[in-house]
Amino acid sequence: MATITLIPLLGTLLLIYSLHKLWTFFYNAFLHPVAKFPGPPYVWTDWYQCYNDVYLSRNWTDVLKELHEKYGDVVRVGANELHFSRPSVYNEIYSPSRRWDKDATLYRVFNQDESSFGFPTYREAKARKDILAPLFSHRATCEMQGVVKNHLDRLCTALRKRHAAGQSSDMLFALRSFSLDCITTYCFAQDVHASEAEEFRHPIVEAMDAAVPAVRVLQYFEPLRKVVFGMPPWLGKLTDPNTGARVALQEMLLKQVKEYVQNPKSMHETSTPTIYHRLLDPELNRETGGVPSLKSLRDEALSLFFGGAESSGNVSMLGTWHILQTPAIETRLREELRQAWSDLATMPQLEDLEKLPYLTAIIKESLRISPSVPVPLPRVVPPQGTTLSGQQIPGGTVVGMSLRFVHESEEIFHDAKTFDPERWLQPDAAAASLEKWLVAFSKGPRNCIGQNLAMCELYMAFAALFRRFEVVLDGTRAEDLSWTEGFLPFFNPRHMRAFCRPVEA
Ligand code: HEM
Repeated sequence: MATITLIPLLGTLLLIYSLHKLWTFFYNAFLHPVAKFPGPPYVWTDWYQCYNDVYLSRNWTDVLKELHEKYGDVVRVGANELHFSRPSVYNEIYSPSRRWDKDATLYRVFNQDESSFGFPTYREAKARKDILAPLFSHRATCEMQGVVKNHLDRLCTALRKRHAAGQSSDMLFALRSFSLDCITTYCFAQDVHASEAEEFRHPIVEAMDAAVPAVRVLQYFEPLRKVVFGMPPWLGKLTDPNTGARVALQEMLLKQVKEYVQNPKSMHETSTPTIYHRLLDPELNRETGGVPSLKSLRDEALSLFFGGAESSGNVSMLGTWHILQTPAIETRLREELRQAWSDLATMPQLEDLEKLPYLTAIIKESLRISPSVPVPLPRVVPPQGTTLSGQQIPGGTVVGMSLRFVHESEEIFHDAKTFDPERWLQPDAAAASLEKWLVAFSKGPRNCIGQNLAMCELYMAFAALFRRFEVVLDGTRAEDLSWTEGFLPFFNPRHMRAFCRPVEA
């Protein structure tokens, strides 16, 4: 009896679902407000990006480049999404005066939706970033530079030990270990000793690396994402060995949050300030209705952790590779460093390194040539609509632009594929006008909160590598540096390897 009534019911449901889908396709293809924009066939199914990304395993930004060549400056890349190619549009979408929301379809993948990174709305993110900002100001970074220096010394000791044992080092994991140590101490006053791990393969460094490709898949399959994030830790560990380290990391951060919430006085036992000194201060949170919830504190910890643990390492690794390709660049950098840092035992202060023009140019060029966050950062146009690239864009449209369209633009950066620090050393006006096209930290109200810390790490890492060591590649070839897109780049597992021979004086 039950089977007899169930079959027509299921049939009816299937029919309703199919009709709904057909109507959606018809609407997207012909009636949707962005249907008038050019784009590839079947883009209105909303599976076009997923097909290229997951099924064909192509970098989405490479596909975007081809689409713009074929369809022009503004291309429909999803049922409700447009991508732009004119570099000037980057500074419009991510302008300080535009307070557009982030599109949750991408950002929910990270499961940090109540954090400065994950809050979709400008209002919530601004309130949170205002509380945290003084911790990440240039001044605060200068005051905390001792933390960064200590971790750098530890990294250098590890590199020296490996060299003494006749071993080269995995430079990507070495430099990421340094970033990881910096972020855990800077934000949480905790030390995970990543750069002391065997072969720089600290479980958290490996787990984070392994997590990057997953973003590629999970962003398209919401139910799968829910299953993955809803799994009890023991099951997660069974399905993916790297989950163990991720879970341990989350537990470490959550334990600290809980301890501070239960006993706020214990916060003052740390030797350096943590994010919780501000996040749990009722006075600072008065306008937001009180201190953040436990979930929000956990999300914030994860967002700062993931934001800070990899990117600087990626940039310094790639910059080092490029410096080593051109002896004239390396020699000039070494000369500048030797002059500014004559006594090898005493590293200059950050403020002195920042005054070195060639080192600064090297860092800017490394940021330009690195993928940073390569994917377009999706924003939602407010209901009243807007004008971009000379076209009227309807309210509610998701718009975005990959920074590759700026950093690789020949109009702006002559011979853009070449690593050329010289381009940042032109007379003042020309250099200043180039500066606005350096968008590695993005722009506008949702730009990177950690950029001063990142710059501090970069100044110190480049200075130490090229003043304290002679760096010689161990068989690494250009193709070993290839990467694919998650949200962050995922590098070819061969990684860059180098011998770091300590210099005497
Ligand atoms: C060279 C190193 C770094 C690069 C290239 C970089 C790049 C970026 C970019 C492009 C964004 C915008 C993302 C978006 O719109 O979705 C961003 C946001 C963010 N970054 Fe960084 N970042 C770096 C280092 C750091 C560090 C050290 C921290 C930690 C203190 C950090 C924390 C964050 C956070 C929390 C956000 C979200 C801001 C918001 O949505 O309003 N980043 N970063």
